Amino acid sequence: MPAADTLTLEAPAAPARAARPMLRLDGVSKRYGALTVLHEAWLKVERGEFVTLLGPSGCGKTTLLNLVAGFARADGGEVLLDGEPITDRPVWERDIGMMFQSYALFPHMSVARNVGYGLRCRGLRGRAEAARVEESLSLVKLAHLAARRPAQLSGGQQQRVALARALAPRPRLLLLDEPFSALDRNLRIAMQTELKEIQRRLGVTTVFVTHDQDEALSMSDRIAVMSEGRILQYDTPEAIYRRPADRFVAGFVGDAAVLRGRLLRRGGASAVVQVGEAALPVPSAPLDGVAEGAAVEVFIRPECLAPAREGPALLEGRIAARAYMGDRTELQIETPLAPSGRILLRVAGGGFAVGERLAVALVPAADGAMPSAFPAA
Ligand SMILES: Nc1ncnc2c1ncn2[C@@H]1O[C@H](COP(=O)(O)OP(=O)(O)OP(=O)(O)O)[C@@H](O)[C@H]1O
Repeated sequence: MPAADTLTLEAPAAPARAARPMLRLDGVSKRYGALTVLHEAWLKVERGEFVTLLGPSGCGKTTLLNLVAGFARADGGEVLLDGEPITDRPVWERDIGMMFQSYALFPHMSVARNVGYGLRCRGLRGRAEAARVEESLSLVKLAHLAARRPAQLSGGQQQRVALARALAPRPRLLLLDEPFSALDRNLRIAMQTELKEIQRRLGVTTVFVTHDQDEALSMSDRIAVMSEGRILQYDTPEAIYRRPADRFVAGFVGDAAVLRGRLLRRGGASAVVQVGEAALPVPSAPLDGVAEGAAVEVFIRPECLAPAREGPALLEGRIAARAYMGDRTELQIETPLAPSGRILLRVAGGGFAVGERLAVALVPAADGAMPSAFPAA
């Protein structure tokens, strides 16, 4: 067993899925004046899970995080940490670590003092504090910079210090609000990998906020997609991408060709929609309540479309634009079937020229997932 004042670097062996989630939001809402910015949010985050709140600017992600952290008061509902209601507890009694987009390090303190700050607030001092600071800095590979001031560090190093500071008190929950958005792309990807490794090693339950879908898809166990103060879908990255429950989710997460269609028939879990001359199976749930014959919009992921070599084409159109991306070329194909007048087609390698006509076929997804259809906007 590690001593009480050292960090437990490995996740507990075979962490049994406890019946009680580490974080639970039961119908939590928030208003600012007449404006409701969070509508009855329900969410369960299991022990050790990495959950991301994903949505566009202003959808309420930070508000939700602040309600969990205690920086804002809910107008309704209950926040429970490890089964205990904490809705009315002050920030310092919540046992939650937080990391922000702006590193929020104290400029006049050394790196070590910054990391030790939360420990001193909890009464850990002297050798115990020093040992925990060193372990936390080792975790983010910065033990050799303990004596520096934040201004003497790069942006990525400052973010690592902020992470070490949030983790040093061994919080029950780690909250991260767009922590990497100020970093350049390469550093952001390196930090994402590092954070995931640390999170997995420690087994710390984490709620991460981002508006970057790639970040959400690559890092999360589950994603809550938010829009206008509501959680629209809460599911695994694969399910969010492959089986979006909502038109907004389908359009916000991942690229898609959007085509006009018509609901032909519904039967059980799947329905059939007509797109041009083709009849396509789609999941029926998002079309609940839509009448047969009604207009729908069909979302097809780029990996499910290819130039038609032989057999029936889904559509045919002129190449309106071409962008060579190295490993692939992105083509914009003009078609009256698309509400925008165009669809995106990705092809491997180069080739193809603007002005050529191209027939496009539907290719089955490797995992058998169907295109998605929603009532027309
Ligand atoms: N203190 C406040 N007073 C009034 N309105 C607020 C306050 N804080 C947030 N809002 C409003 O609440 C809504 C949600 O804001 P929030 O910061 O939670 O969004 P967000 O999804 O985190 O956005 P971003 O990605 O831009 O940070 C916005 O319309 C915002 O203007």
